[in-house]
Amino acid sequence: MSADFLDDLEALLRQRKADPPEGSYSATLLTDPVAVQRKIMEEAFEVCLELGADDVHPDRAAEEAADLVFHLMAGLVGAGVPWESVTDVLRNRRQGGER
Ligand SMILES: N=c1c2ncn([C@@H]3O[C@H](COP(=O)(O)OP(=O)(O)OP(=O)(O)O)[C@@H](O)[C@H]3O)c2ncn1[C@@H]1O[C@H](COP(=O)(O)O)[C@@H](O)[C@H]1O
Repeated sequence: MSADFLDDLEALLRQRKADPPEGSYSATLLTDPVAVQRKIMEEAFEVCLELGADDVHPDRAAEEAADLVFHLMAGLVGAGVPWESVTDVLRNRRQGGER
């Protein structure tokens, strides 16, 4: 279910890239590589802040992680890198017993 949801989100982002609606935040990310790179770094930093807290709040950590995954996916879609190629790498590492 989780993977299906990410597939759907990727399909929506691809649609936004092909036909950007006015006022779409994702469309701006998809057409501005520097902006999306900055957001990925910002969101990664925010995840780290949450994970480094003395008392990690699971809901807040999940919110920040979701922001990071969303912006990472937008960066990948913008660059034409399929999400499946990321999951393939992870799958191959597991099957190959690299880690
Ligand atoms: N999953 C998301 C998603 N996650 C986060 N964001 C946006 O990312 C933006 C930046 O997040 P920040 O945490 O930096 O928040 P901020 O409001 O900029 O606040 P600051 O911390 O920067 O001051 C916010 O405006 C969020 O709304 C998202 N925007 C869109 N999506 C998905 O993308 C779809 C298409 O979006 P649009 O094309 O924009 O309609 C949506 O239906 C959603 O499914």
